[in-house]
Amino acid sequence: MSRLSKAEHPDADLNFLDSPPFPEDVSTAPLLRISLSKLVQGDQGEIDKLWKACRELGFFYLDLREVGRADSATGGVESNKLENIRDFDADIDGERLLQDAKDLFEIGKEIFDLPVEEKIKYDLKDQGSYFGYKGYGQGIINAKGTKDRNEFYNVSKDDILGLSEPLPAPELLEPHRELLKSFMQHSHALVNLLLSLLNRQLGLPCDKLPSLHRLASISGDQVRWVNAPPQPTDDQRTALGQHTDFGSVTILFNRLGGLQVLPPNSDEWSYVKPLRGHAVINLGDAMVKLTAGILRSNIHRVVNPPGQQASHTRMSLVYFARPADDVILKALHGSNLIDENRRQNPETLGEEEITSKEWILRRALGRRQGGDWSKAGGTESVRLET
Ligand SMILES: O=C(O)CCC(=O)C(=O)O
Ligand SMILES: [Fe+2]
Repeated sequence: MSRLSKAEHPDADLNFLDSPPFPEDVSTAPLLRISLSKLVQGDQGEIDKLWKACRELGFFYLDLREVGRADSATGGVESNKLENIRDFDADIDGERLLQDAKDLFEIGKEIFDLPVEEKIKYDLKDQGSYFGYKGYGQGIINAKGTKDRNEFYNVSKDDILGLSEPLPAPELLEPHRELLKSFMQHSHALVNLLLSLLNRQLGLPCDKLPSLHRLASISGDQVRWVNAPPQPTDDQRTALGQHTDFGSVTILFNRLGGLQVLPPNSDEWSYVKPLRGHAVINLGDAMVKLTAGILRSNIHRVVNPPGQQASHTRMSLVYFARPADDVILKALHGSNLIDENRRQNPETLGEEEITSKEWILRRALGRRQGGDWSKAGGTESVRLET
C-alpha cells in the first residue's frame, strides 16, 4: 500500500500519466472531491460535503488514496465514530480497489479484443437478462432508435460470489474470478459506508439502507466494462445516450474524458474530468425513490473523448450497486425528512409498487434495440428543489 504524505500527492498530480491530457478549454462539472480517509475517520465536515453532493448534483469524486485495510480495520472506522459500520469495515480499502481496477482494465482489453462471433455468444438479452455482452450499436440512445457507439460486458455479483448459477462467459474470464470478487467486495464495502452515512443524515432507523443492499442478497449488482473505439472526426455522436442510473450507488473508474453531466438548472452538458486515484461516484434512481426525492440521480451521457484524447479507445469500469431484487422502490418509513418530502411532492414521486428487479429489467432492456423505449425512463422528472 502506498504511504505517501500529502506533500507527495499534490493536486497537480491528478492526471493520468499514460494517457493524453484532458483539455483545459472544455467546461467541466463542479464535482466535490471527498476524501475516503476523512469519511472513515468520521470527519463531520467531510460527511457534510457528502450530503451536499448527494442532494445537489448526485455526483462526486471519492479520493481513494492512502486508505488501506489496516486503516479501516483498526484505527479508522470504529463503531464509536460511525455506528452501523461493522461487518464490512475491514473491506474498506481504497488502495486495493485502485489496484483491482487497474488490473481489471487489462482484462477488459482482452475481452473486447475477442472476435465479435465469440462475444455475441454471451449476449443474454433474449433470455431476459442484462448480464453478459451488449454489442456495439446494440443499444439505443434516444426515442428515434439511434444506435449507440459502445460495447459493454456485464458480470453479475451473484454469479461471482456463488449466489446464483454461473452464467456463460468467455474462457479468459475464468482465471480472474477472484479478482472480480475482490473488486466487488471492496466496491460493496464503499457502497455500504456511503449508505450508512446517508442513512444517518436522513434520520432513518439504524442500518435501514445498508440492510437493503447486503452483499449476500440476490440483486442486480454488477461490474461493467464499457468500451468505445474512437469515432470518425466527421461523424461523431453520443456513444452512450443520456440516462440516469437505475440502482443505488455507482462507482466509476475513468481514464479518458467523455462522461458528461447535465447539472441542475442548466441546459449545458459539462465534462467530468477523470482524476487519478479517485473514483467518480453517482447515485441512481433507487435512491431517489427510497428517499422521496431527497437524494439526486443526475442525468449523464458519454460522448467521444475531448481534445487530444479523441483518437483513443475509451474504456471505463463500473460497479453498480442496486437494492436486493425483492425491495419495493417506494419511499422508506421512519425518517421525518423523507415523510415531509413525500407529503410535499405526492404527485411528482408516484408510489408505484415495483420491485428493484422489475425496475432494472424494464429500464435496461428498454434501451436495447427492439426494446420498449417508452418504458425505459428513470427519475429524470423528479427535480425537487433542495
Ligand atoms: O463510461 C462512463 O463514463 C459512464 C458509463 C455509464 O454511465 C453507465 O454505464 O451507466
Ligand atoms: Fe450511467
